[in-house]
Amino acid sequence: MTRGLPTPGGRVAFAPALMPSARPAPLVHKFGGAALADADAVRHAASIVAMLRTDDALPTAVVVSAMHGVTDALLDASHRATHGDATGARHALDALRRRHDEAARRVAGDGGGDESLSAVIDATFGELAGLLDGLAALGDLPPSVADAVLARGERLSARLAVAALAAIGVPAQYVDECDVIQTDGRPGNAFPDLPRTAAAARRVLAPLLARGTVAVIPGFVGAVPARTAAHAAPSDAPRRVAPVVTLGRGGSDLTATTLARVLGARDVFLWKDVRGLLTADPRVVPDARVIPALHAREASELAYHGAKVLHPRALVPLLARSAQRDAHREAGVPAPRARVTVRPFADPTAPGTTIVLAEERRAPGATSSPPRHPVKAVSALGGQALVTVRGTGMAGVPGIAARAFGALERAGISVALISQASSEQSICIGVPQSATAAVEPALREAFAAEIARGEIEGIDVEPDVATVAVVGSGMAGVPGIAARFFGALADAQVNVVAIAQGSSELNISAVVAGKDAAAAQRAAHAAFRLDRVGGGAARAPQHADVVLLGFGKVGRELARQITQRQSASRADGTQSPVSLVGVVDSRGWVFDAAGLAPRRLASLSKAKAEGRALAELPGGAEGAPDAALAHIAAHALSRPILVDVTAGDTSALLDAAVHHGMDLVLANKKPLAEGRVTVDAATASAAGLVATAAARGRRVLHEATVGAGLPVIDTVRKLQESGDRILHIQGCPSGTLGFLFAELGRGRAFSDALRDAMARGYTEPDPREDLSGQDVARKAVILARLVGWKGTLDDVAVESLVPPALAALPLQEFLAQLESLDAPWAARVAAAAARGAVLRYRADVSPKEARVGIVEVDRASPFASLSGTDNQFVFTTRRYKERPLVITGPGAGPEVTAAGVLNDVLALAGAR
Ligand SMILES: NC(=O)C1=CN([C@@H]2O[C@H](COP(=O)(O)OP(=O)(O)OC[C@H]3O[C@@H](n4cnc5c(N)ncnc54)[C@H](OP(=O)(O)O)[C@@H]3O)[C@@H](O)[C@H]2O)C=CC1
Ligand SMILES: N[C@@H](CC=O)C(=O)O
Repeated sequence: MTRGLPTPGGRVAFAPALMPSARPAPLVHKFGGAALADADAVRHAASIVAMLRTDDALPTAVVVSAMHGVTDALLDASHRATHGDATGARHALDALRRRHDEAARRVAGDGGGDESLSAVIDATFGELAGLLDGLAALGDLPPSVADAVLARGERLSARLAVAALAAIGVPAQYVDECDVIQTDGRPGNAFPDLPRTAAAARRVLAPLLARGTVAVIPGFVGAVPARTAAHAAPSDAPRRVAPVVTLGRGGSDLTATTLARVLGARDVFLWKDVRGLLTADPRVVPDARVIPALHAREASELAYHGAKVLHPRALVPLLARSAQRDAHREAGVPAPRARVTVRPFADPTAPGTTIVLAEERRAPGATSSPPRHPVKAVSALGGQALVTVRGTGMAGVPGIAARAFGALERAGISVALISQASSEQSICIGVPQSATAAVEPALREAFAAEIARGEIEGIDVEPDVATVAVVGSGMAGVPGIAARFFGALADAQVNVVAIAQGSSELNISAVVAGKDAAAAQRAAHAAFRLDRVGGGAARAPQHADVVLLGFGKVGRELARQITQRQSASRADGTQSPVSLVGVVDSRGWVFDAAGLAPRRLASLSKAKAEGRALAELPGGAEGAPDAALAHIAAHALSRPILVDVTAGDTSALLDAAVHHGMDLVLANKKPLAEGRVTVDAATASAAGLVATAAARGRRVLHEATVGAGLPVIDTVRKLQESGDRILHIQGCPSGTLGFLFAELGRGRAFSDALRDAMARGYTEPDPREDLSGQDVARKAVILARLVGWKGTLDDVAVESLVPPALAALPLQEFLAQLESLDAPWAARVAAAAARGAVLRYRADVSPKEARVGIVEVDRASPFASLSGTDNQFVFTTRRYKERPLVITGPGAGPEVTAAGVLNDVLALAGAR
């Protein structure tokens, strides 16, 4: 997976104050919690460090976050302890302990457990238990104590990282963060003090790095200045509170950039669970692309503005302010020169996003052509409220804005956006929605006198708004950017409530109703052609990552066909458009973000066909499908597609997949035909899966749900897109029932023919789904809705071939009684033959009806000539009225069904 890994560029002299000048520039890695999910992930992180340490002398520092979810779990345990839930707190701690023990056992590898690691884990959980006891006694969670608790998460994962590096022969040493990162001491939101950190790094890190030892440092945490430390813990705080502070959530990024600055590093790699910084949130804008390179100020804007990939203050240590330069130089802090690369942990060969320090802004009045992408990204900050203070008496009065912001500061409300009309008769302030209740009273109190005098006429709060911003340093001095942005919003019917643009011209923000935020982002993304960022093609892999929900007959055949498609691409020297990364069954999953190799897939298919569960197979994980989906979605996937080849009601899973940003392909009819009513009774507008997906910019294709591999839905769409109107579709859409009736007509026994259909994979997992007419009814509902019918499955009368007495039996008992159906069906077929007819199971759909049932058709009719699993669909349309359009062909069986599914997958893979 790590073959061909790009190497760090800088081979320049290390900062003279720290290392002899012959040494290469140091490298800093930071692994986030999402990247450190378990022992495998920690080992993978270690292998990345080893791979990029192209020579043993390359000075390398590694910063780690706590393992995935550990910070939240520690916080939860602290709250429980504080609120008197000692048992809950202990259980939470026990679970964390087990997780770390297990990870420690596994990272140590074949050599068995590492005793010193076990001792550290023991001691840490002992300290944590003591801290929680203290919190329980205190009944309060002072920020300084919260910091002390949370710090343990990073420390533990740093110890694991050291063990993982040691296990692969990389010399590594744990370095306590307090020995290096010196801060201003603000609990919960501290900022590193660069001069003191540089001095500490010279003392503690330089000798280590000079020896070729990788220094592993817990992120997110730093030391309290000696002066503050004396006051850090309240006198009644629990014992053993270490004087540490945290740098704010996601603060490990800040630890990494701080170290990069003080070490004079050339490269900082932030290994994340995303492909890089994207042009938009891919869950909202399917066309989002990885931005190959952007300036640190642009990246900072994005970080502040809702793109949660970077800690908002992460780039501050690298952005030298001229006022600080001399002081820093005197204090031995090297000039900033590191470039930051955000790379996907799951795919270390991907280039990710490089954040550079060199300005690429145009000089004012420049006449050269404007940059190709003056705007690099669109971002949105939801969950906001817009507060407007308005009044004609505000004009020309100094201090109104200052008092408004002072009031908000006193109420602890952070302001996200400010806009003031030049008439000075209103000030709009964007605040978090959660602050809505506090904001109005705070402002009313501040302006009580002006309100009483009528100078301020109103304080209005508009809840549920979002700030959508376009960001890019290239827009400075380029006319027409705002026009393009607001024109796009207007075209998308999005009303703009307020506007803000700083004079830096790095960001134009528009406040819109929360419900319009997604449409606004898509419109702006399209207007600035951000799908072409990276030179017309995404720098991220162009392929789509496919996950199969269901690994039965159709799923396994689909896996085979995908593998075949990949070999064809390899043979003609092109990149395969799809990669199969995960397979899920009812009890577990197998997943590899880098793609499941053909040989591995073949062996999984073989074992699965022999009745084994995926969870039991090599690399398999046990868990319910929703856990599988959550696990898979937490990885940095490329344009993920979930393929539903199960036979159950998977509506909730598919909803979750859409929320995780996945497109969907279905062979499973149930989520479309039942599960939920797909037409909103009140508005008669489409609701349900397809509409939910569309609202999030996701696509749902499901050709196989009607004619397996036949182009039935495709034909419906093409007729409709070309302006034709479908009046009526008559069809025999069941492969199983077609096969059965054709075989009965040739004198074969019912039981024998049905068993044959099952063996050939034509039937549903329970063949009574076919025999009952339900499967045909679902197809009819799906098809009828496409032509405008508004009914539900309950409106379709079905005629069943299964006698009521056999309908509810367990499957095996039903199959054991199949022979009882032979004689009645032989008689019914013979009676029809006597009338010159044959039996067929037919569906009739139109905008007004959906009907299915057994019919006798004349032996001379085209339906009578169907054989095998042949389906037939006869379209009567405005254009094809005298001579209807007919589609005929095999309509069941894993091979044709998988082919229909693969076509949909390829259409989605090629469509974005
Ligand atoms: N066969 C055909 O000709 C056609 C089939 N279809 C549709 O294709 C679908 C698959 O059919 P087929 O392959 O024959 O069915 P199978 O019974 O062979 O396979 C179903 C698979 O889905 C898994 N599964 C069931 N529920 C879930 C769940 N909630 N989450 C994850 N996996 C789950 C099963 O797991 P486990 O192995 O653990 O039981 C199994 O691997 C059906 O919906 C069918 O209607 C559509 C057109 C034609
Ligand atoms: N069981 C179904 C398979 C395709 O949907 C059929 O027989 O048609």
